[in-house]
Amino acid sequence: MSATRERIAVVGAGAFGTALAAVITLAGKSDVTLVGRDPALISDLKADRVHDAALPGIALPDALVFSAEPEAIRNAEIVLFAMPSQAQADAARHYGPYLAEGAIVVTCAKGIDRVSGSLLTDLLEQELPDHAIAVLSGPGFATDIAKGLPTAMAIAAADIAVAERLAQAISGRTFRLYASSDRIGVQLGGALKNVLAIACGIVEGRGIGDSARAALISRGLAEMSRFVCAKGGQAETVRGLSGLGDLVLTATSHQSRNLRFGIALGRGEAVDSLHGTLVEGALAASVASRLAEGLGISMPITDAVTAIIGGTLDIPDAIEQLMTRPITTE
Ligand SMILES: NC(=O)C1=CN([C@@H]2O[C@H](COP(=O)(O)OP(=O)(O)OC[C@H]3O[C@@H](n4cnc5c(N)ncnc54)[C@H](OP(=O)(O)O)[C@@H]3O)[C@@H](O)[C@H]2O)C=CC1
Ligand SMILES: O=C(CO)COP(=O)(O)O
Repeated sequence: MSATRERIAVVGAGAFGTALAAVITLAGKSDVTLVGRDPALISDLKADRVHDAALPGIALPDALVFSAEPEAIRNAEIVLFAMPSQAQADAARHYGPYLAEGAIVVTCAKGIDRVSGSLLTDLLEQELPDHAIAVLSGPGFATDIAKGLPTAMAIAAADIAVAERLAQAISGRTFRLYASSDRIGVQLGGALKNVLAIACGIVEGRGIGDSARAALISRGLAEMSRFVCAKGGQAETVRGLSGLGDLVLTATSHQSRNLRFGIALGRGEAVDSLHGTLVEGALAASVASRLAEGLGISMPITDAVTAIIGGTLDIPDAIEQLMTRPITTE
């Protein structure tokens, strides 16, 4: 006997939302609708089944439904929010009234809300108190996912049974989710690795060497662990897909916008040189530094990225500061 089909809506027709909608459709277990806010884009997607701007040349599955109407999420049991982190609150307010009773909302963004300093799951819980809120995060570029290359990520909900149901519904032959109950660890891995990827980009753009990159990855992971544990998450999660896995991917692959942004900084190019591309780490750095200060934990790499982006520290001084901190144990 086959399991009941889930109805899934993915809101946010950018690179990640479109890739997720495509791969979940291809898994064949659910009826999937991709909901975008730009009617012209949605009409092009219906006509061409290719997202030229976000995923050029990748054919989207025939069974994937597109809609520009918020009404389209009404029947969905699972709703993925795939817009940037700073748009999650707005999206909750806009789409919230259309959610079905009992619908689970999954944030797919990697960031921290800059206005409130809240974790995205806390923010969504506040905006949508009648819905279970989950988070999907981990190593995977939208293009790789949409092309059907093997990818694994984590999905976390407060109730592990909910996370397991989501992992079953969303996983397929090329996209594999691991269930977790550590929403804090999973989402902070995604938010903080972007800041560390910028640091690695600076090292690359400045030509400081691969040894420095390895040091940043490993000391960055220590920062991430301190922050996650101080916020109530688990160190074990940091060592998993959403922490170490995503940090290694983003800190080493030129597909990463955060790494490319850091490279541009390291080369002394203008910080707007990515022409409006989303760089979540540039938004998360200062809020992470602020929160870390409040928590009384040390985040020297994150602080250095914050100061470099803010124009209060130049790169040679940042390196000097990081290298001359008091000698300590690992
Ligand atoms: N790209 C990737 O490889 C991955 C991305 N992510 C994460 O996913 C999130 C989105 O990234 P990505 O898809 O790459 O970004 P894109 O810039 O490609 O797309 C963002 C999309 O969100 C839409 N959007 C913005 N604000 C709202 C809103 N208020 N309501 C509804 N839709 C909105 C945008 O619409 P419009 O064009 O109309 O502005 C756009 O379609 C980020 O947090 C990112 O870190 C996670 C894993 C992989
Ligand atoms: O999070 C990502 C891959 O896991 C995408 O990284 P960028 O946002 O740096 O492109």
